[in-house]
Amino acid sequence: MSTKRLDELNAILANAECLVTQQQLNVALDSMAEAITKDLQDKLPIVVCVMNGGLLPTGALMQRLSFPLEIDYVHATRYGMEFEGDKLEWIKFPQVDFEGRTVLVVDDIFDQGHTLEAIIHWFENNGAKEVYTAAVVNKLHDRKVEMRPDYLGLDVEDKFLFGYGMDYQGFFRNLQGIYAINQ
Ligand SMILES: O=P(O)(O)OC[C@H]1O[C@H](OP(=O)(O)OP(=O)(O)O)[C@H](O)[C@@H]1O
Ligand code: HPA
Repeated sequence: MSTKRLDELNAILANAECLVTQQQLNVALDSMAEAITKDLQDKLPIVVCVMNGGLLPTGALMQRLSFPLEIDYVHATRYGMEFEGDKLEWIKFPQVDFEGRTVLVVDDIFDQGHTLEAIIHWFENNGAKEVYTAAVVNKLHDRKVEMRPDYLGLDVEDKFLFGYGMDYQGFFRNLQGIYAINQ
């Protein structure tokens, strides 16, 4: 990839506004983990990471949960490399047998909610006993589906975000903070 691309990406980050710091993320994750522990510690849940965005949040929550659980992942995407889209494409289904089990689905962001809603329905229709959902960020706007995740970290304004799981054109999922693009 060209140095022009690297320069462009570095400029995006340099000009971006940090909306959520690492410290704020840690506080939110601590309280999500506390609520999850209270509800699920006796249920032997399967924690399902929604790739790719759920990778960092799932890892961070796992570090804070100390009761017996299993881990799996699904890969389902609405957006691909685009900013908009309403079709959920399944790339990978779970492997652990979740028949009759409690499932906790973890994602980075609850934006319009189509992704988590479709994943909940899929698990319910395929035999899960109950399905909980968690997302670190709740984007504030009125274009949402009706359901709400059981565990939400932080409300964030209605801007295109990147960092902590969320990508800008495939990059920056690795950042330990959440940023909005300043055009
Ligand atoms: O609430 P929604 O409006 O459905 O949007 C949220 C979803 O969008 C992003 O995933 P994306 O489909 O971009 O795939 P990715 O995780 O690989 O980035 C994000 O990780 C959530 O899964
Ligand atoms: N940024 C990155 N990915 C996303 C967003 C966002 O604001 N909303 C849904 N997926």
